[in-house]
Amino acid sequence: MTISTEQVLSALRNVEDPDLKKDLVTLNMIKDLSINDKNISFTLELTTPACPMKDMLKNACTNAIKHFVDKNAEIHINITSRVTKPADTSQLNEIRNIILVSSGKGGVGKSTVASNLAVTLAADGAKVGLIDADIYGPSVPTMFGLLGAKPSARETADGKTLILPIEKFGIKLLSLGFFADPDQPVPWRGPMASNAVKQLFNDADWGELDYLIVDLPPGTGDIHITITQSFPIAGAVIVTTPQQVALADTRKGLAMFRMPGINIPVLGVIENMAYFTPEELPDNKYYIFGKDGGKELAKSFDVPFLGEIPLVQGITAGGDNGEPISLDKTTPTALAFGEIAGKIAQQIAIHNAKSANC
Ligand SMILES: Nc1ncnc2c1ncn2[C@@H]1O[C@H](COP(=O)(O)OP(=O)(O)OP(=O)(O)O)[C@@H](O)[C@H]1O
Repeated sequence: MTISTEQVLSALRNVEDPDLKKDLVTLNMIKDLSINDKNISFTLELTTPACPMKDMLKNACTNAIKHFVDKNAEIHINITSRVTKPADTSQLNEIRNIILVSSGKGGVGKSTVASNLAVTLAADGAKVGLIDADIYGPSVPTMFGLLGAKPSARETADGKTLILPIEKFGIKLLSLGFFADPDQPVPWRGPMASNAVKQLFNDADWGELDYLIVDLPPGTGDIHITITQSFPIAGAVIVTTPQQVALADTRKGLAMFRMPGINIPVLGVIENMAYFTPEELPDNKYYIFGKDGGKELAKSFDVPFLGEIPLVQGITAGGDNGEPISLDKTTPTALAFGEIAGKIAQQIAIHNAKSANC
């Protein structure tokens, strides 16, 4: 008996995306279905290349077809992705999702997290940009080995000048640090800083991006207000360390995104420098600054806990040498960032699906 398209699709209607709570056919994720005798092939189009459920969904599709259609079917599934975007991104049309990386307190590893997330998402195949909006200490130039680099510009057909982001490791980068002398005190003040940051979004040639990651200054201030009120934001990621003093400031930072007039989805909390593992005792974890503070904070605000990043010497060395640690996929830290990036991409897809249904 020949297998029909309708049989395969009705089998796949039994496979639900656990995040979006709908079946793959209704979500329009099944593309290019072709059937040749017992050979069935199709493309599964996910909402992000960083989808942590890739393998699970692929297996579920195979099982559904074997169970409902033909147990001897030969199934070939090709996986691609089309990153979704929030309902309103009218202003920066080619940028699908702006992700803010924020912390209540300085020095907790916000830039380290932003840089490694960018590297991880780009390695998964996403088109990624990174804006370093930290007016107090832009560290992206150091972390990407671009100290002293100056972006060039190009003129558009209608006479507008666009800054060209610098590309490194497949990521498009702009930092306030590219426009200031590293040896001079902070030149950015009040409205001048806000305008400079706005220019990094509006007057740069970003092209198409799946994710634009923004490394914010620590705390809550002018830059936060400017960015959150000027651009459509997919969500904010909060970085903290386990110490009580960091957690107290993080609560304020997180609460800011919930304020009326700002109201930005909080994608979750990351606990950085969560524990220490000596190289010679790789199975031991020492929670030297306290344990589970980030987890409890996430719980008290009812937002996802995205994961723990250990305290490791390689992070600082990588950052100082211009090579974020996640470039080497085999390190435990890169694996931790991989899991966190997957969860962030997953949260964004969930929020985007909700905003599309509103
Ligand atoms: N998990 C980690 N293990 C070891 N060192 C780390 C870790 N995370 C960050 N660091 C180091 O801590 C220092 C501060 O990190 P980073 O610049 O990322 O923090 P920040 O929150 O962005 O700081 P700022 O407030 O200055 O913007 C850097 O030297 C960085 O290499």
